[in-house]
Amino acid sequence: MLERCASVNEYFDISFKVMLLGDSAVGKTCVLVRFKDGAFLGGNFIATVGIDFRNKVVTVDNLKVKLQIWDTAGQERFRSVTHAYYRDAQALLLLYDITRKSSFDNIRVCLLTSSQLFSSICITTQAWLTEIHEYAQKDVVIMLLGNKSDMAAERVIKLEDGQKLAKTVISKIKPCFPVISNKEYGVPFMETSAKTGVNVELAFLAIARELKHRAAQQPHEPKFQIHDYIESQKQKSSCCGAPM
Ligand SMILES: Nc1nc2c(ncn2[C@@H]2O[C@H](COP(=O)(O)OP(=O)(O)OP(=O)(O)O)[C@@H](O)[C@H]2O)c(=O)[nH]1
Repeated sequence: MLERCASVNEYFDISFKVMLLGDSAVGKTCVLVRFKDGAFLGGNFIATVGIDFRNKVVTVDNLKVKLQIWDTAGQERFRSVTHAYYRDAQALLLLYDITRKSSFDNIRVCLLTSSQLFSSICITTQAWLTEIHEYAQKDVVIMLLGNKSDMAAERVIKLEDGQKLAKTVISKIKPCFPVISNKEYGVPFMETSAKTGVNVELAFLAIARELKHRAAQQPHEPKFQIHDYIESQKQKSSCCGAPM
């Protein structure tokens, strides 16, 4: 049974915590501001200190869904602060910057054996997926986003590389992440641009739908297919002339 609640000034039926993760300067704050306010924070880059959050209420199937979105600092020195927040998050948006290879490499979980770990760079770069495995809930919803898709001339990570990486991440976190070709097991992926707004709203709406279906699934309802939802929404906007 869902109860209608009021946050500061907006009513909602159900509320979820979502966390933005990824290296410093991949665009986490900008993606959040684009979704919340429809604006782009250009100009001088000001790194997030610790953690911050914003709320946004969206409507999913006539239900008001409040997303409490936590924007974490990507800088290594704030990791211990952000670890404490993973436990309460129901969804994680994991970002890299398509123009910066290190931000992509730092997503990957280390596939080395424990004896190799001691000499491995994975131990020093702290792959984001390793952190998620360690601190997040086991059934957390994960989505991978390649941000700054507007910067085509500076692109170093191909769309297909992002798609491939997303297929290697199984949504139920396990100690090791085998490469899986079946799309059912990969996490959803898309490229976004906080600057132009491409796919930003879609990413958050897909997460809101997935979480709402998990929490309020009717017995007769078919399971929500987040991959299919994203593909159908992308096709809708491309057929209506919006840039992908
Ligand atoms: N061209 C372009 N620039 C972007 C985009 N998103 C963010 N930026 C720029 O990238 C820089 C970093 O953006 P932030 O959103 O502050 O990065 P962050 O991931 O929150 O960084 P931390 O707070 O240090 O973790 C800023 O100069 C933004 O203007 C985008 O989609 N396209």
